[in-house]
Amino acid sequence: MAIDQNEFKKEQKRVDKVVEVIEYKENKLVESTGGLKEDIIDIRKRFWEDVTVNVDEPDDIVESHATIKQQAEMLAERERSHKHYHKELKTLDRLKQNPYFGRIDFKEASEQEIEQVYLGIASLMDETNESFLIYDWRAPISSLYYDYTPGPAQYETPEETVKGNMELKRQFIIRNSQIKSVFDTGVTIGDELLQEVLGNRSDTHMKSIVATIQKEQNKIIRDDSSRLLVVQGVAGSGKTSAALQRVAYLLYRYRQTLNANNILLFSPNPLFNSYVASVLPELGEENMEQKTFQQYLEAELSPAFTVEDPFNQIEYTLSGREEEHYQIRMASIHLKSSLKFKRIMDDYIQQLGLKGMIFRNIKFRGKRLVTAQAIHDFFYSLDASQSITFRMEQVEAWILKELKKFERQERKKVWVNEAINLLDKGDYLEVDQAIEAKDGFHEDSFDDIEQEEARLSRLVVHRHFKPLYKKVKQLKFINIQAIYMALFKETFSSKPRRWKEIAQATINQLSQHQIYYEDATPYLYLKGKIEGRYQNTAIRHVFLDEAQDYSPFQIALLKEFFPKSKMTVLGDFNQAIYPHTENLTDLLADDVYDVEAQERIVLTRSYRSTYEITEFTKPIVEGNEEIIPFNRHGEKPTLTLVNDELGHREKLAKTIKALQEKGHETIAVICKTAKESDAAYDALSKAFDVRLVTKKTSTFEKGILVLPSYLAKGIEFDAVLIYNASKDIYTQASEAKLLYTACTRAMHELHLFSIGEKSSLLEKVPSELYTVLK
Ligand SMILES: Nc1ncnc2c1ncn2[C@@H]1O[C@H](COP(=O)(O)OP(=O)(O)OP(=O)(O)O)[C@@H](O)[C@H]1O
Repeated sequence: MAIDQNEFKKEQKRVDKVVEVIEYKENKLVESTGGLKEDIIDIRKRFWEDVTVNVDEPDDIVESHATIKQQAEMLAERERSHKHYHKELKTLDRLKQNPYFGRIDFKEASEQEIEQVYLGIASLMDETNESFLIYDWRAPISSLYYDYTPGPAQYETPEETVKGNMELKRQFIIRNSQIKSVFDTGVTIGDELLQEVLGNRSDTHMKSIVATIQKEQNKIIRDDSSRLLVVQGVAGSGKTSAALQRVAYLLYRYRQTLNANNILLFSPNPLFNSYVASVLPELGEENMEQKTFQQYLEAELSPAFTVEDPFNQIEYTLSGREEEHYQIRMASIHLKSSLKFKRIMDDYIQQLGLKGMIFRNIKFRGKRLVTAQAIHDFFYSLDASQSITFRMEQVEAWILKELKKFERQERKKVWVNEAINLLDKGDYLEVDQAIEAKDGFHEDSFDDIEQEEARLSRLVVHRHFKPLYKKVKQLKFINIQAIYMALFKETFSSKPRRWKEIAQATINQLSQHQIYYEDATPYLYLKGKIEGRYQNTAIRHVFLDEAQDYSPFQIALLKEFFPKSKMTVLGDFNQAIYPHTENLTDLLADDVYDVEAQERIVLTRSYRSTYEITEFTKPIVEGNEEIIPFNRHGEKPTLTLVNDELGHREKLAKTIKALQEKGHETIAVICKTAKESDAAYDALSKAFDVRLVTKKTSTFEKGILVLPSYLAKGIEFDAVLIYNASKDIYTQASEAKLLYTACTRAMHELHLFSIGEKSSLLEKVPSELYTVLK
């Protein structure tokens, strides 16, 4: 409901006043920090002038060290302040353009007065710092805006529940300090504003949704108590958006104890990283750490192994059907992704506590100093009731002690003398200084020369032993690879399907220092359980987007590796495109968390696509009946049937041109596989400026993109063209989710093409939901 002219003027006046305050604050900030930048430059410039470095005497060294430290601390402190002021200025600047987006008038039950609460991306106090002109959208009172319509309402503070009545709820669109529109709203966040936001062109960067967060999304964002928060949300329901605003919320709510480095988001592909990168900075927050699961695996397993990536795995799944070992590989993927395999692994690990651990010989200059057998015997001589990792610590200490003994013996060897002759002047100086420091200086004394020789040999031998100690401390004496491979030589009472063939294939692959994607997780799990050094306690919140693409074993691994972390798991079973995926409930079946510590939220409203596109995509996969399309209308999707390649190319070109003329800026030609993408790129690049997206692409740019379906995950485009939805391409029922995922990337227009007959997966879509073109 639009407001009257008088009221409008009043609101604009208030905006003007707020802008004045912002400018006043900006000026004050600039004044008080004016010299800060110059200060920093000056300190940096004169850093070495202001410290006196003197290394002549030990005392001088200590003093020099102290002055350098002092100077560095001063610089760091100034830089911190500078960063802080800079951030504050940036926030003020953002507020000046768009001070707030909402207002609620709230009368607390126990108060007489009605409080006007204006909501923006950050809070702002008046000149005297006494009252709030703008409340941060994350403040406790702000949740009223997202959760209620006018009438009785309440919100939670850390201390209590505040009850009262909401008298008014108003929305604003303010640009460049001018109110563009303002309306009072009865329904939760009014559809007008959403219509306006969603009707815009898509961008290469996701935007924040703070002005229009929906009630059910707000529940996800503000969940403070769950150890595990699971969100099953249909395509385009705002899972990623909610996750990112939740990060911003957590950073605000726990700002004293939590920072962006304590939060880790697992994202589906590198392109997605770039797509979501600007949401948090837009909200004045730093980005959390972001990784793909693959990057995580590689950090742990390379360089020992070349780790296959999931895109390679899926490409094989989709196009390797003709290959000889296809069925074995599929069985292997299913097995190794399952919790059943985790149980097999757990039994195996238990057994390793009693027998079967494999170690490496520790060699020095070609000679075995501690044999694998000796380590084995020592390990199993320890109390078997103690955990494996505890015993490994004792083994490590024992080996280090043994090596120390060998180190001492080694000093008398001939090679040491030879090595001493090769030492440089600095080494001699080091040894002399050490003798001096210990005994004082006796020039020409006989004893000194002997001492020097002894020290030199000690130095030489120690240097040679150092890398050995390092490896022992890294537990490299445990042969994890052999232990993992040995599992595949085991026989089981209830043998998994095709076990012998799977086992053979696994051993072959690992022997070449390559590890399949499906093996990386169980391998890392085993490594972690034996070495016990895998846990990351710095990370306090893990976000798992596109969680349906993780196997149950992968999720179990993450829980194990991030024991101190809360988890937010967001997914859509209908977009599960990997061969190993199961539904979210099964995924989390092996839960380590108490039921009370879990929250499950279901999102059924879809915001991304037009009503017509959502209605079209719904029937492609089963069980989609509950999806509620957002009431934003556009043209019906089209299906263009062509007879041959030439016709295909012509029609594609015509459609792309028409889309460009309409002003669509992100146009995606989505193919099933990378192989098909290459062909599409060849076909289109002569006529258009096209960009081929591969698994290595990490930036998202406007224009025409050609990409395989699995790399489009989590992203959206103005228009989507499905390159070839024919029965020859989408052949299997299992590929319905892939097609569904691809189609649901479209915001405004969706066009499918088919060379020859359309895929049977489209049979389920009623013909009145799309237009057939020939
Ligand atoms: N409350 C909201 N206000 C405005 N826009 C919203 C809101 N919720 C979602 N959207 C928009 O809907 C689109 C889809 O959101 P998002 O990508 O977060 O959904 P998703 O559930 O992660 O999708 P998918 O699983 O299909 O990748 C985005 O453009 C997002 O900005």
